[in-house]
Amino acid sequence: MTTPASTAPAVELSKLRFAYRTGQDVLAIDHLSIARGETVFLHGPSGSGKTTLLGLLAGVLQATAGQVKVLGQDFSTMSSGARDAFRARHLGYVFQMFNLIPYLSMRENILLPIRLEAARRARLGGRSFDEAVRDVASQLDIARYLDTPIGELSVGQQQRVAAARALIGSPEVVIADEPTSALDTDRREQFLELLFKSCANASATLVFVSHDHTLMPLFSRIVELGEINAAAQVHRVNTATSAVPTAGGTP
Ligand SMILES: Nc1ncnc2c1ncn2[C@@H]1O[C@H](COP(=O)(O)OP(=O)(O)OP(=O)(O)O)[C@@H](O)[C@H]1O
Repeated sequence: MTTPASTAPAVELSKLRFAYRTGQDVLAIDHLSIARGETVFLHGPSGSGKTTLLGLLAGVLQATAGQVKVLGQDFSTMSSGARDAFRARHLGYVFQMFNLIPYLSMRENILLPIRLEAARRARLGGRSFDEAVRDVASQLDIARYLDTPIGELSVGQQQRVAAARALIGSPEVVIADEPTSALDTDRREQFLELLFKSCANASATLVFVSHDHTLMPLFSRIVELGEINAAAQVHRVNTATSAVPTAGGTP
């Protein structure tokens, strides 16, 4: 596995096209660069391709054409196994489907990334596994359920387990798809505070999808996916733009 170049942008898309079915592009982004440490709010109408884009950034989906580079690694040149390994090492992600392992306890689910990846273990800063799990679980207010099987947790609790698993071992890029949708207001604020603090401490880049526009001011950058000039296109085309100045990178 190659080591990502530390100077490369967190994300670089170039002439990206993606179609689930041949000839029916759901994403067309000519260029998008996200610098290290940026916190990006990705929005757009339902069906505009936000979840699809996150899947491409996580290496779960592969571009139909063009380039997806994450931390300087070009996913188009990597096998799906290599992308899986890269994701485990460098990315934390909370998807709409939490992808938790139902027969494991909360503790074991949260521990997975650091059990699997030396690079994530190395970022625990000398804490034991138990200390690291307790820290992140306490901040998300789920520490008392650490030994509970996932199947016995509420949806909001499961969402916080998925977040804890994404953040443990301080990945360089955090990808979150509607991560607060099942949380009440207090828990949502707690969750966002932890998310932003974890990303800032690790100088991590955050790409966050939500329909909740009240969250926008928290982010250093807004990227919008939407239909442009639909009448002139054979298929729907989306564009990506920066609507606010960025904290640390090029818009
Ligand atoms: N697995 C799939 N197979 C075929 N088409 C799909 C698949 N997943 C999504 N699509 C289509 O791709 C387009 C983009 O979907 P996507 O889920 O990325 O949009 P979104 O912006 O995240 O939507 P929402 O805000 O409703 O979650 C939609 O037209 C959707 O119907």
